[in-house]
Amino acid sequence: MSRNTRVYVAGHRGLVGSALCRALRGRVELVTATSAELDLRDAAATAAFLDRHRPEVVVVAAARVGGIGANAAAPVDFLSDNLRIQLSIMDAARALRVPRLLFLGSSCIYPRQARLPIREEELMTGPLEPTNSAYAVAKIAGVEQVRAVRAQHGLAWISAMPTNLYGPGDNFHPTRSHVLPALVRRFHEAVREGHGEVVVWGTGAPRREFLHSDDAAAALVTLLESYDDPDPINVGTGRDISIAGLARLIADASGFRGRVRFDDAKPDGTPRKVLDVSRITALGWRPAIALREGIAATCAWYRDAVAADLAVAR
Ligand SMILES: NC(=O)C1=CN([C@@H]2O[C@H](COP(=O)(O)OP(=O)(O)OC[C@H]3O[C@@H](n4cnc5c(N)ncnc54)[C@H](OP(=O)(O)O)[C@@H]3O)[C@@H](O)[C@H]2O)C=CC1
Ligand SMILES: C[C@H]1O[C@H](OP(=O)(O)OP(=O)(O)OC[C@H]2O[C@@H](n3cnc4c(=O)[nH]c(N)nc43)[C@H](O)[C@@H]2O)[C@@H](O)[C@@H](O)C1=O
Repeated sequence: MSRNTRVYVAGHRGLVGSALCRALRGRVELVTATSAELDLRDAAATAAFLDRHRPEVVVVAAARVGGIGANAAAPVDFLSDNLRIQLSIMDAARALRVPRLLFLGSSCIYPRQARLPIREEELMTGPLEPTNSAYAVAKIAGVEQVRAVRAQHGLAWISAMPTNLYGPGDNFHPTRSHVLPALVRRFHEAVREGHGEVVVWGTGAPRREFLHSDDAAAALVTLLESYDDPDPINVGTGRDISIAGLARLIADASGFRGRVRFDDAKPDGTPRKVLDVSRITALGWRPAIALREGIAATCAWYRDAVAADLAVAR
């Protein structure tokens, strides 16, 4: 990629899209549109947009995204919106023979009982995690569309499987967010309002892997520059932590000194998710932001965003 390369980052205001724009700004010609300017579920409008801008690279970082609560509340929306968004973009890009496209799957689309750490070969080898199976099926369709376009049209499209991501510009909605931003918000509000207790969903026993969005963006740039294979490639740290341990880290970073109560009436989801990242580290990428450091920076970003009355929830 060079300064004259037109790169369309679909979803440029999101957690991943905004981090990727930070990483690429000044290095390429960025093409962007908000969902108000271009609803990517509209195939005709999407085709007209790509025809007008003729990007050489497309990154599909636009999607309906949310945590375990959001997926349980609206599975049809997660299936339908994500199928429509990715089909609109990839059908239009294929018709224009866009040479390079990066589709984003997710670690949560691996089978619930995948062998750990999860290798890319585990995809579609067993039953999905029920709490996000509709979303996962949409994502699997996207991964397969990339594979099919490579085989049928010979375009150098690729797909990545990021682990749980966090960082500035995340969705901090109280119930539709992922665990890390949800707890950053909840502990921040408990300190601000003097609450003595914070509720964490589930048992606290599940384990998750967390990668900062700036590290994820660097990984996506590495993939755009040096990965050309039909198989999806994992993007993660290879290290996991329990939800209870994560809550302690966020409580410490927020200055919360009260009690943490686990609400086991809420679902735990997949018992453990941690990726095998040997393929992407073989390309020379490694995560640089330690979880404790990333949480402290995210808490500071959230405090500043709330103080500046910025929108922090989607
Ligand atoms: N967050 C995570 O932990 C992980 C995310 N991923 C994947 O990474 C990608 C990005 O996720 P993330 O950055 O967290 O998501 P966010 O929710 O932070 O951002 C999603 C973006 O998609 C855009 N968007 C949503 N619907 C539409 C639509 N109908 N038309 C146009 N734009 C739309 C939004 O645009 P606008 O702001 O203009 O409304 C928003 O900027 C997704 O594919 C997700 O599955 C994969 C693994 C983990
Ligand atoms: C990222 C990837 O993976 C996502 O799945 P997930 O990892 O299960 O998502 P999650 O972050 O919502 O939950 C992680 C764990 O954390 C616990 N938990 C505690 N307290 C809160 C809480 O307050 N909110 C949430 N959301 N979870 C909580 C929660 O009970 C669960 O045990 C997909 O939705 C999908 O989006 C996807 O692509």
